[in-house]
Amino acid sequence: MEHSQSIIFVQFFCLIGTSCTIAWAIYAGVFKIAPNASWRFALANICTVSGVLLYTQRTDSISYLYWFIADMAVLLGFALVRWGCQHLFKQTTSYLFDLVLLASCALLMLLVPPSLDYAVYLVIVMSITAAILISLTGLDNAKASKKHMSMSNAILINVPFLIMGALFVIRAMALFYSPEDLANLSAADKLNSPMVMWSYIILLLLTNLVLYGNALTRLVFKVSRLVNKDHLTGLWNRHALLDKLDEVDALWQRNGSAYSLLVLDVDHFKQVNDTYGHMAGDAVLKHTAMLMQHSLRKIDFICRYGGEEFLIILPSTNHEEAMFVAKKIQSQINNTSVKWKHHEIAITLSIGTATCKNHISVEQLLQLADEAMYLAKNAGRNTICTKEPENLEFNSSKH
Ligand SMILES: Nc1nc2c(ncn2[C@@H]2O[C@H](COP(=O)(O)OP(=O)(O)OP(=O)(O)O)[C@@H](O)[C@H]2O)c(=O)[nH]1
Repeated sequence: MEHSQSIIFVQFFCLIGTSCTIAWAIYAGVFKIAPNASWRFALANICTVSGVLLYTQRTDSISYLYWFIADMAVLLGFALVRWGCQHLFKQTTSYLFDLVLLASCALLMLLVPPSLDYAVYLVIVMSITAAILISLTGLDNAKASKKHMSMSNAILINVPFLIMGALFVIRAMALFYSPEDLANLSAADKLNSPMVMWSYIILLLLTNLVLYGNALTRLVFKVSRLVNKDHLTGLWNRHALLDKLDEVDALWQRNGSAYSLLVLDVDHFKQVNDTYGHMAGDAVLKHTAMLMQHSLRKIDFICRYGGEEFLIILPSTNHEEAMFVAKKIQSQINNTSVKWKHHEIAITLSIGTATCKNHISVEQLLQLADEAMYLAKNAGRNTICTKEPENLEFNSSKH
């Protein structure tokens, strides 16, 4: 390749890498968007650009050292991408595994005699390490993205990582079987391989595109969570309720797996606000929400239905089981009180239950549970009532 042409390639590569570094740094520092991940992505771009610059700047006399440091810089860039993604998706970080992998790679490279005859082994070791880091990143990401989208989309968005991993494996194997292709498959022998330079540029662009895609997915997920969560208690809000109800109802229609609803209202809550202030009222709501959440299974759904009213969906739960859960929550609430300054605020709940029945819509069931809760209020509060759809009779259970 012409010298001037190679310089343009390198300049183009550095331009992309530096732009991405600046973009990630602005994300992290200015907009505070996933700062832990974004800083790592910015550093990953710096490492990769530095590595490629070192590949191209080396001179024959010190090429071995330059090459070694360049490889390690690029590999560190890949590891930083992996760590950034783990922060982005709140996964367990793999610092120890990755650092041991990088150290083993460095050790193996240092064991290779410093001569161009053996240079091919450096490229093979580097390629295998890169393939492991990139493929693991792709797999981790696909697993994490699956929570926010369909499995096929999660794999699709991370395909570039898997392709990159495969390309590094192919390069390692090709060099193993035909070491004489070293000049064409790596930037080892000055910049005489346009294919290598183009692949660097495409890989850099692809990696950053996938990372932006992942960051965006995470951002959309966070925003949708904010839309569906109640700020005070951290429970789901009414907005999230209907989707969940439809899901549980569809399951019942399909599998006959009955579900029940509980509507729970804090008794005389206005008095708490009036006596101790709104802050105390908020503390009572948080405490109640926390206690109820701890009484439920993972598959149950709890949301703040109104000011001091909560709604629980109990999938795969018949009437008797729903009464059991309601009594459990009632006794937990009755047995504790909220400490507010020097006061102990006792709480009780009025609870209404309703269990799904044929020919009853989701809205009607919600209404039944709500009416059952008002029956409990009228029955003297701190009570559990059930409203049956057919004869509108109700049973009550006073604590
Ligand atoms: N502190 C606080 N109070 C709230 C919040 N949302 C609603 N409230 C208050 O909750 C009170 C509800 O009062 P009421 O509807 O009269 O009900 P209650 O006093 O619990 O009486 P019963 O339900 O009949 O036992 C109102 O004073 C609302 O202002 C909130 O987020 N925080």
